[in-house]
Amino acid sequence: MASSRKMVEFFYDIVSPYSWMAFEVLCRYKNVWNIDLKFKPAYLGGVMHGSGNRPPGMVPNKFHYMTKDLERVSGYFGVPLYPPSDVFEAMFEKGTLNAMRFVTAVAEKEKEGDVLVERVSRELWKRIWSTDQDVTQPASLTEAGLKAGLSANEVEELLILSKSQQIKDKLKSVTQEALDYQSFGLPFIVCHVNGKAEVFFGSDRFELMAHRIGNYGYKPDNPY
Ligand SMILES: N[C@@H](CCC(=O)N[C@@H](CS)C(=O)NCC(=O)O)C(=O)O
Repeated sequence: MASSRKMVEFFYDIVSPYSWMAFEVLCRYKNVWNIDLKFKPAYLGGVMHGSGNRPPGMVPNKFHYMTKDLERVSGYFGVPLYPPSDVFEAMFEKGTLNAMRFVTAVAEKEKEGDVLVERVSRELWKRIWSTDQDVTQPASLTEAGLKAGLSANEVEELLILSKSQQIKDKLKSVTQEALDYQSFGLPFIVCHVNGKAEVFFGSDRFELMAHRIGNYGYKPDNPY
């Protein structure tokens, strides 16, 4: 008998604080909603470029709104989000290309299963969006990997893999997949319902998403 589990693809970049919110909600709810959740590490810079969009943080009024809004959503979702001391430097100058290549390498290495991708992504989000720590240097990625439960040897191997053409191409192709679904930002969630892909942008569409995938009863809870 064909499985009734719906497949949900989650496109994200750890540069995006709203993606962190959506990630935690999906991790909490994947069993409640009985979904087959697929992590799709992507690159927000590429999504912006490919869609002709520009980061909302570049528009001063949006930046002001987002700063206040993120404080609210952090409390609402129960995720300990504290913006880095220099948001522009962290998001736009330093960026997350190396970090997302590292996550892509973890995903490639893990293949079936996604426990490590989940843990490594969370550790990286905590660094950039909670404890104001670097995510660009090999030592930073190593620390996140070790905290996520990888061994020192595994991290070393993944750091090498993350610099390979194979991984660079993989991150590009996943970013392109999001663009093919007409993404213009992240988080971008693609629900496969009755053979059709239905897309949602943001961490504020879960009631609607739960309604469309036929699972009711969404309310955020707090594991922290
Ligand atoms: N309303 C959404 C906002 C999500 C959002 O602003 N995402 C940013 C990255 S953190 C983005 O890609 N924005 C593109 C846009 O707003 O056009 C939410 O609450 O999650």
